[in-house]
Amino acid sequence: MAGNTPRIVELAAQISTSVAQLQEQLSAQGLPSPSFDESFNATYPPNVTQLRDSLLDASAELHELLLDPLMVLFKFASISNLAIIDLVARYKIPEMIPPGGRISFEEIGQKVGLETNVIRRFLRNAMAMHILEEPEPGMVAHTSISKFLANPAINGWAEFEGRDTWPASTRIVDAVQKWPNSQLPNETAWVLANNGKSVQDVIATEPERAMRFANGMGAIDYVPGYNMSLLPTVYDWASLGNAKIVNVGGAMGQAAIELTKNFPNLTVIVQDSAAMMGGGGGQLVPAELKDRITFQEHELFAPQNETAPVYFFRLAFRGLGDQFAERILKAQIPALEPGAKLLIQDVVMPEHDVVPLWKERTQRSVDMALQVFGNGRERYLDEWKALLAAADKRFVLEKVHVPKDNLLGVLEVTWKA
Ligand SMILES: C[S@@+](CC[C@H](N)C(=O)[O-])C[C@H]1O[C@@H](n2cnc3c(N)ncnc32)[C@H](O)[C@@H]1O
Repeated sequence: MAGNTPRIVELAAQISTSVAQLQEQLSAQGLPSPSFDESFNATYPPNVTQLRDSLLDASAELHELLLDPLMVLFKFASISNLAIIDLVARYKIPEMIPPGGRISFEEIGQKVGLETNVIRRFLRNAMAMHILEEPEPGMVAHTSISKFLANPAINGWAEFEGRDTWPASTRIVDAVQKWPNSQLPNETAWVLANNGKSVQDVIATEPERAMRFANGMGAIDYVPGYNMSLLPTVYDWASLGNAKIVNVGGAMGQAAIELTKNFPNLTVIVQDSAAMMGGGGGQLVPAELKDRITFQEHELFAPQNETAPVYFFRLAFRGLGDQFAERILKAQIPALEPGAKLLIQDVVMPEHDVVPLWKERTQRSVDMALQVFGNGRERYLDEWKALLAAADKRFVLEKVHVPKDNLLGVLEVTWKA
C-alpha cells in the first residue's frame, strides 16, 4: 500500500483481506468460524497459521492505536482481570453451568454463599472478558472460554496464577533492587512474597500449594507448541537407530513414553529426583513399554553415572540461572564418550520483532515467570552458545532445530573430546 496511507487504514485493509482468506480456508475445509459460543472448539489447519498471526497482530495494533495512552497502560496493567479469573476458577463457576444450559446469578450466589448482587458484580466482570455470557437478564451461560476453564488442568492453572504467581510477580522490581543480577533460586520475587520460602521450600512444606504448582505446570501441555505429542516431530529420532537415551530431569516418563511409543528402536532411562520418582517412577508407563523405559533416582547436579550415546534434556535448563545450568552440563562430563549427543529441548528465545507480536508477548511473560520462580530465564541462541562454551569447549553445538509452529527448539550438541 502507498507510503502515505494512514496506518489505521492500512491495518483495516490488511484485516479485511486476511479475514476473507481465513474464512475461505475454514469454509473450504468445513471448519467452524471462530465464535464465543460454548460449542466452538478451535481447530485451525496448519495452512492458516500465517493468516491468523497477521490478523492477531494487526487487530491488536489497531485496537491499541485507537486507545488513549492511559487505556493502553490500563489494558496491560489490569490486575482485576486476573482476580476475576481466580474467582471464577476458585469457586468452580464453570462446573455449575449445565452444558448448553444456564443458571441464575441467584443460584450461583446460594452455592458459593454470596448475595446475588455481589456474585453478579464479579461475574459481569468475567462477561466483559468473554468469560461467561448473560443470554437473558439474570442468567449465566457458558462461552467457549468458560467451557475451556472447566477443564481441571486449566482451572488449576488459573487458580495457581491468581493465588501464587501473581502475588509473587508484584515483587519482581523489589527483588531486582534487593538482589541485582542474582541467579540464586532463593533471591527471587517469589521468596519476597512467601516469607523467605523458595518455590522448593513451598512445595516441600505446603501440600495444597504444591498441588496447585503441579496443576499450573500441567497446563503447559495445553499451550500451542508445547504439547508433548509434538515431541516425535521436532527431531529425527529414527536417525538415532538402536539408541539408549538418558532423559535427564525426565519427570514421570512422559517424554520417554512418547518416544518409545513412536520409535521402537529406542530405549530410555528416565532420571529425576527422589520426590518426583515417588514409588519408583513408572506409574504412567503402559505395560507394552515397560521393558524399554527404566527409572533412576538421580540429582540433576550429581555427576552422571550412566554412559549412553544420547542424553535428552526437556525444559530442564530454563528454570535455572546460568551458573546452575552450567553445573548440570558439567555434571554430565564424567560419563560422556567422544561423539555422545546432548539433545536439549527448550525455548530458543526469538529476538524482538521476529515472531508475531502476540506470540512474543506470551513468550516474554513466561520468561518473567521463570525469573519469579527461581531466577531462571529463556535464552537467546547466543546465550545458549555462551552457556555451552562456559561449561566446556568440548560441547559443540551442531544444529538448532526450531520446527515451524513449535515453541520448543532442539539444540543438538556433540561431545567432541
Ligand atoms: C520443568 S520440569 C521438566 C520435566 C520434563 N522434562 C518435561 O519436559 O515435562 C524439570 C524437571 O527437573 C526435575 N528436577 C528439578 N530439580 C532437580 C534436581 N535437583 N534433581 C533432579 N531432578 C530435578 C524436576 O523434578 C522436573 O521433573
